[in-house]
Amino acid sequence: MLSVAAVKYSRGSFIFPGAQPAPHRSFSEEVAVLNQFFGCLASGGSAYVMGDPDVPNCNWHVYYATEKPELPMVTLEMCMTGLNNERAKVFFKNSELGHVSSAEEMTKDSGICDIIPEMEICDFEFDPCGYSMNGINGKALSTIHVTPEDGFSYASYEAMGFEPDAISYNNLIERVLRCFEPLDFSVAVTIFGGRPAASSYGRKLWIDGYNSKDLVQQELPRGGLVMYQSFMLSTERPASPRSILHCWESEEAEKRVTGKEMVF
Ligand SMILES: C[S@@+](CC[C@H](N)C(=O)[O-])C[C@H]1O[C@@H](n2cnc3c(N)ncnc32)[C@H](O)[C@@H]1O
Repeated sequence: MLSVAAVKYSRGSFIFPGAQPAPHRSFSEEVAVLNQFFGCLASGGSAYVMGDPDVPNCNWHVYYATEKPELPMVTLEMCMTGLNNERAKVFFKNSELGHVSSAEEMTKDSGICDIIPEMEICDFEFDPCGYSMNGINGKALSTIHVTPEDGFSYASYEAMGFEPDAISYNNLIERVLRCFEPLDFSVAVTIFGGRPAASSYGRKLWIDGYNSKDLVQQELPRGGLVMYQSFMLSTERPASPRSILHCWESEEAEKRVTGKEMVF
Protein backbone atom coordinates (compact mmCIF):
# COMPACT_ATOMS: atom_id res chain seq x y z
CA MET A 1 0.00 0.00 0.00
CA LEU A 2 1.26 3.51 -0.83
CA SER A 3 1.89 5.75 2.16
CA VAL A 4 1.88 9.54 2.27
CA ALA A 5 5.39 11.02 1.91
CA ALA A 6 4.46 14.71 2.26
CA VAL A 7 1.44 17.01 2.11
CA LYS A 8 1.02 20.73 1.50
CA TYR A 9 -2.31 22.53 1.63
CA SER A 10 -2.27 26.21 0.71
CA ARG A 11 -4.80 28.91 -0.08
CA GLY A 12 -5.27 32.66 -0.07
CA SER A 13 -8.02 34.50 1.79
CA PHE A 14 -11.58 33.64 0.86
CA ILE A 15 -13.49 36.42 -0.93
CA PHE A 16 -16.66 35.34 0.91
CA PRO A 17 -15.39 33.69 4.13
CA GLY A 18 -18.86 33.56 5.65
CA ALA A 19 -20.12 31.44 2.76
CA GLN A 20 -17.63 28.61 3.32
CA PRO A 21 -18.92 25.26 4.57
CA ALA A 22 -17.14 23.22 7.27
CA PRO A 23 -14.23 22.58 7.60
CA HIS A 24 -13.38 25.78 5.72
CA ARG A 25 -14.99 28.23 8.15
CA SER A 26 -11.56 29.12 9.53
CA PHE A 27 -7.95 28.10 8.93
CA SER A 28 -7.69 26.59 12.40
CA GLU A 29 -10.67 24.36 11.61
CA GLU A 30 -8.96 23.26 8.38
CA VAL A 31 -5.69 22.60 10.22
CA ALA A 32 -7.45 20.49 12.84
CA VAL A 33 -8.87 18.24 10.10
CA LEU A 34 -5.56 18.05 8.23
CA ASN A 35 -3.76 17.10 11.43
CA GLN A 36 -6.13 14.17 11.93
CA PHE A 37 -4.79 12.69 8.68
CA PHE A 38 -1.23 14.01 8.39
CA GLY A 39 -0.13 15.13 11.86
CA CYS A 40 1.45 11.70 12.29
CA LEU A 41 4.10 12.34 9.58
CA ALA A 42 7.67 12.66 10.92
CA SER A 43 7.76 16.48 10.85
CA GLY A 44 4.36 16.79 12.50
CA GLY A 45 1.85 19.21 10.99
CA SER A 46 2.94 22.86 10.71
CA ALA A 47 0.61 25.73 9.85
CA TYR A 48 1.41 29.32 8.87
CA VAL A 49 -0.53 32.45 7.98
CA MET A 50 1.69 34.67 5.86
CA GLY A 51 1.22 38.30 4.86
CA ASP A 52 0.45 41.57 6.55
CA PRO A 53 -1.70 40.89 9.66
CA ASP A 54 -3.14 44.41 9.29
CA VAL A 55 -4.65 43.34 5.97
CA PRO A 56 -6.60 40.28 7.09
CA ASN A 57 -8.21 39.54 3.71
CA CYS A 58 -4.84 39.32 1.97
CA ASN A 59 -3.01 36.42 3.58
CA TRP A 60 -1.49 33.16 2.41
CA HIS A 61 -2.31 30.04 4.45
CA VAL A 62 0.01 27.03 4.41
CA TYR A 63 -0.21 23.63 6.08
CA TYR A 64 2.76 21.30 5.63
CA ALA A 65 3.86 17.89 6.92
CA THR A 66 6.53 15.54 5.58
CA GLU A 67 8.32 12.31 6.33
CA LYS A 68 11.69 13.53 5.02
CA PRO A 69 13.35 16.34 3.00
CA GLU A 70 11.78 16.60 -0.44
CA LEU A 71 13.51 16.40 -3.81
CA PRO A 72 14.39 19.76 -5.44
CA MET A 73 11.30 21.37 -6.94
CA VAL A 74 9.67 24.76 -7.47
CA THR A 75 5.92 25.28 -7.14
CA LEU A 76 4.23 28.50 -8.25
CA GLU A 77 0.75 29.51 -7.07
CA MET A 78 -0.82 32.71 -8.35
CA CYS A 79 -4.18 34.27 -7.33
CA MET A 80 -5.66 37.10 -9.37
CA THR A 81 -8.71 39.28 -8.65
CA GLY A 82 -10.35 42.18 -10.47
CA LEU A 83 -9.86 40.72 -13.94
CA ASN A 84 -9.96 43.10 -16.90
CA ASN A 85 -13.50 43.02 -18.34
CA GLU A 86 -12.39 42.36 -21.91
CA ARG A 87 -10.10 39.53 -20.81
CA ALA A 88 -12.87 38.08 -18.62
CA LYS A 89 -15.35 38.10 -21.55
CA VAL A 90 -13.32 35.34 -23.21
CA PHE A 91 -14.51 32.95 -20.50
CA PHE A 92 -18.25 33.44 -21.19
CA LYS A 93 -19.64 30.65 -23.35
CA ASN A 94 -22.12 32.86 -25.24
CA SER A 95 -20.89 36.15 -26.67
CA GLU A 96 -23.05 39.27 -27.24
CA LEU A 97 -22.80 38.51 -30.97
CA GLY A 98 -24.26 35.03 -30.55
CA HIS A 99 -21.02 33.09 -30.86
CA VAL A 100 -20.73 29.98 -28.67
CA SER A 101 -17.16 29.48 -27.43
CA SER A 102 -15.60 26.11 -26.75
CA ALA A 103 -12.98 25.51 -24.07
CA GLU A 104 -10.41 25.12 -26.84
CA GLU A 105 -11.22 28.60 -28.20
CA MET A 106 -10.97 30.06 -24.68
CA THR A 107 -7.55 28.46 -24.25
CA LYS A 108 -6.40 30.05 -27.51
CA ASP A 109 -8.15 33.45 -27.35
CA SER A 110 -7.11 34.12 -23.76
CA GLY A 111 -3.44 33.40 -24.46
CA ILE A 112 -3.40 30.49 -21.99
CA CYS A 113 -1.99 28.23 -24.71
CA ASP A 114 1.05 30.54 -24.90
CA ILE A 115 1.94 30.54 -21.18
CA ILE A 116 3.92 27.31 -21.51
CA PRO A 117 3.39 26.36 -25.18
CA GLU A 118 4.78 22.85 -24.66
CA MET A 119 1.96 21.94 -22.28
CA GLU A 120 -0.63 19.42 -23.45
CA ILE A 121 -3.87 20.97 -22.22
CA CYS A 122 -7.14 19.38 -21.12
CA ASP A 123 -9.63 22.26 -20.87
CA PHE A 124 -13.28 22.64 -19.85
CA GLU A 125 -15.78 25.48 -20.27
CA PHE A 126 -18.61 25.97 -17.78
CA ASP A 127 -22.09 27.16 -18.69
CA PRO A 128 -22.83 30.08 -18.79
CA CYS A 129 -19.25 31.05 -17.86
CA GLY A 130 -16.10 29.81 -16.18
CA TYR A 131 -13.12 27.79 -17.30
CA SER A 132 -10.72 25.17 -15.95
CA MET A 133 -7.71 23.46 -17.45
CA ASN A 134 -4.95 21.04 -16.53
CA GLY A 135 -1.68 20.98 -18.46
CA ILE A 136 1.14 18.44 -18.58
CA ASN A 137 4.55 18.24 -20.18
CA GLY A 138 6.83 15.53 -18.82
CA LYS A 139 7.18 16.18 -15.10
CA ALA A 140 5.77 19.71 -15.40
CA LEU A 141 2.12 20.31 -14.47
CA SER A 142 -0.07 23.39 -14.55
CA THR A 143 -3.66 24.22 -13.76
CA ILE A 144 -5.90 27.27 -14.25
CA HIS A 145 -9.37 28.05 -12.91
CA VAL A 146 -11.28 31.16 -13.97
CA THR A 147 -14.35 32.78 -12.42
CA PRO A 148 -15.04 35.68 -14.82
CA GLU A 149 -18.17 37.21 -13.26
CA ASP A 150 -17.85 40.96 -12.70
CA GLY A 151 -17.71 41.95 -9.01
CA PHE A 152 -15.96 38.78 -7.83
CA SER A 153 -13.82 37.80 -10.79
CA TYR A 154 -10.93 35.52 -9.95
CA ALA A 155 -8.33 33.42 -11.71
CA SER A 156 -5.74 31.07 -10.32
CA TYR A 157 -2.62 29.69 -11.95
CA GLU A 158 -0.42 26.93 -10.57
CA ALA A 159 2.64 25.25 -12.02
CA MET A 160 5.08 22.74 -10.61
CA GLY A 161 7.77 20.31 -11.68
CA PHE A 162 9.11 22.60 -14.39
CA GLU A 163 12.76 23.38 -15.01
CA PRO A 164 13.36 26.81 -13.36
CA ASP A 165 16.05 27.72 -15.89
CA ALA A 166 13.74 27.07 -18.86
CA ILE A 167 11.72 30.26 -18.34
CA SER A 168 12.43 33.16 -16.03
CA TYR A 169 10.14 33.95 -13.11
CA ASN A 170 9.31 37.36 -14.62
CA ASN A 171 8.46 36.00 -18.04
CA LEU A 172 6.18 33.29 -16.69
CA ILE A 173 4.29 35.73 -14.46
CA GLU A 174 3.98 38.25 -17.29
CA ARG A 175 2.55 35.62 -19.63
CA VAL A 176 -0.09 34.76 -17.04
CA LEU A 177 -0.90 38.41 -16.34
CA ARG A 178 -1.35 39.04 -20.04
CA CYS A 179 -4.27 36.59 -20.06
CA PHE A 180 -6.17 38.24 -17.21
CA GLU A 181 -4.79 41.76 -16.54
CA PRO A 182 -5.91 41.69 -12.90
CA LEU A 183 -6.11 44.66 -10.54
CA ASP A 184 -4.50 42.61 -7.76
CA PHE A 185 -2.51 39.43 -7.64
CA SER A 186 -0.38 37.37 -5.29
CA VAL A 187 2.34 34.82 -5.95
CA ALA A 188 3.53 32.09 -3.62
CA VAL A 189 6.65 30.21 -4.62
CA THR A 190 7.55 27.06 -2.70
CA ILE A 191 11.13 25.89 -3.04
CA PHE A 192 12.51 22.51 -2.09
CA GLY A 193 16.20 21.76 -2.51
CA GLY A 194 17.58 25.22 -1.77
CA ARG A 195 17.23 28.68 -3.25
CA PRO A 196 20.12 28.43 -5.78
CA ALA A 197 18.43 25.49 -7.54
CA ALA A 198 15.29 27.63 -7.92
CA SER A 199 17.14 30.11 -10.15
CA SER A 200 15.16 33.37 -10.60
CA TYR A 201 12.20 31.93 -8.61
CA GLY A 202 14.23 32.38 -5.42
CA ARG A 203 14.38 36.15 -5.86
CA LYS A 204 12.03 39.07 -5.32
CA LEU A 205 9.67 39.64 -8.22
CA TRP A 206 9.40 42.99 -10.02
CA ILE A 207 6.56 43.47 -12.50
CA ASP A 208 6.20 46.52 -14.67
CA GLY A 209 2.92 48.32 -13.95
CA TYR A 210 2.33 46.73 -10.55
CA ASN A 211 3.40 47.78 -7.04
CA SER A 212 4.65 45.10 -4.68
CA LYS A 213 2.71 45.32 -1.42
CA ASP A 214 4.83 42.90 0.59
CA LEU A 215 7.30 40.01 0.47
CA VAL A 216 7.11 37.46 3.26
CA GLN A 217 9.20 34.32 3.61
CA GLN A 218 8.53 31.23 5.67
CA GLU A 219 10.78 28.23 6.17
CA LEU A 220 9.09 24.83 6.19
CA PRO A 221 10.24 21.81 8.24
CA ARG A 222 13.01 19.71 6.57
CA GLY A 223 14.31 22.52 4.36
CA GLY A 224 11.40 23.94 2.35
CA LEU A 225 10.85 27.66 1.80
CA VAL A 226 7.73 29.63 0.86
CA MET A 227 8.05 33.15 -0.57
CA TYR A 228 4.79 35.11 -0.75
CA GLN A 229 4.39 38.43 -2.55
CA SER A 230 1.27 40.43 -3.33
CA PHE A 231 0.83 43.18 -5.91
CA MET A 232 -1.64 45.85 -6.90
CA LEU A 233 -1.98 47.71 -10.15
CA SER A 234 0.06 50.90 -10.08
CA THR A 235 -2.11 54.02 -10.03
CA GLU A 236 0.78 56.09 -11.31
CA ARG A 237 0.76 54.40 -14.70
CA PRO A 238 -2.87 53.69 -15.65
CA ALA A 239 -1.97 52.20 -19.03
CA SER A 240 0.85 50.11 -17.62
CA PRO A 241 -0.75 46.64 -17.45
CA ARG A 242 -0.86 46.74 -21.24
CA SER A 243 2.89 47.27 -21.19
CA ILE A 244 3.29 43.62 -20.23
CA LEU A 245 2.03 42.83 -23.71
CA HIS A 246 5.52 43.74 -24.81
CA CYS A 247 7.07 40.98 -22.72
CA TRP A 248 7.21 38.81 -25.85
CA GLU A 249 9.53 41.26 -27.52
CA SER A 250 12.04 41.05 -24.66
CA GLU A 251 11.68 37.26 -24.54
CA GLU A 252 12.36 36.97 -28.24
CA ALA A 253 15.39 39.22 -27.82
CA GLU A 254 16.53 37.09 -24.88
CA LYS A 255 16.19 33.92 -26.93
CA ARG A 256 18.08 35.47 -29.81
CA VAL A 257 20.94 36.47 -27.50
CA THR A 258 21.17 33.21 -25.56
CA GLY A 259 20.02 30.91 -28.35
CA LYS A 260 18.24 28.94 -25.63
CA GLU A 261 14.95 27.17 -26.33
CA MET A 262 12.41 27.33 -23.54
CA VAL A 263 11.69 23.65 -23.12
CA PHE A 264 9.64 22.20 -20.28
C1 LIG B 1 -13.94 27.51 -13.16
S1 LIG B 1 -15.07 26.99 -11.94
C2 LIG B 1 -13.86 26.54 -10.77
C3 LIG B 1 -14.25 26.55 -9.36
C4 LIG B 1 -13.17 25.98 -8.45
N1 LIG B 1 -13.69 25.92 -7.12
C5 LIG B 1 -11.89 26.75 -8.45
O1 LIG B 1 -11.86 27.98 -8.43
O2 LIG B 1 -10.86 26.14 -8.44
C6 LIG B 1 -15.79 28.49 -11.41
C7 LIG B 1 -16.53 29.21 -12.50
O3 LIG B 1 -17.37 28.33 -13.20
C8 LIG B 1 -18.74 28.76 -13.09
N2 LIG B 1 -19.60 27.56 -13.00
C9 LIG B 1 -20.65 27.25 -13.82
N3 LIG B 1 -21.16 26.08 -13.49
C10 LIG B 1 -20.45 25.60 -12.45
C11 LIG B 1 -20.51 24.42 -11.67
N4 LIG B 1 -21.43 23.49 -11.87
N5 LIG B 1 -19.63 24.26 -10.66
C12 LIG B 1 -18.68 25.19 -10.44
N6 LIG B 1 -18.56 26.33 -11.14
C13 LIG B 1 -19.45 26.55 -12.13
C14 LIG B 1 -18.78 29.66 -11.88
O4 LIG B 1 -19.87 30.58 -11.97
C15 LIG B 1 -17.42 30.32 -11.97
O5 LIG B 1 -17.44 31.36 -12.91
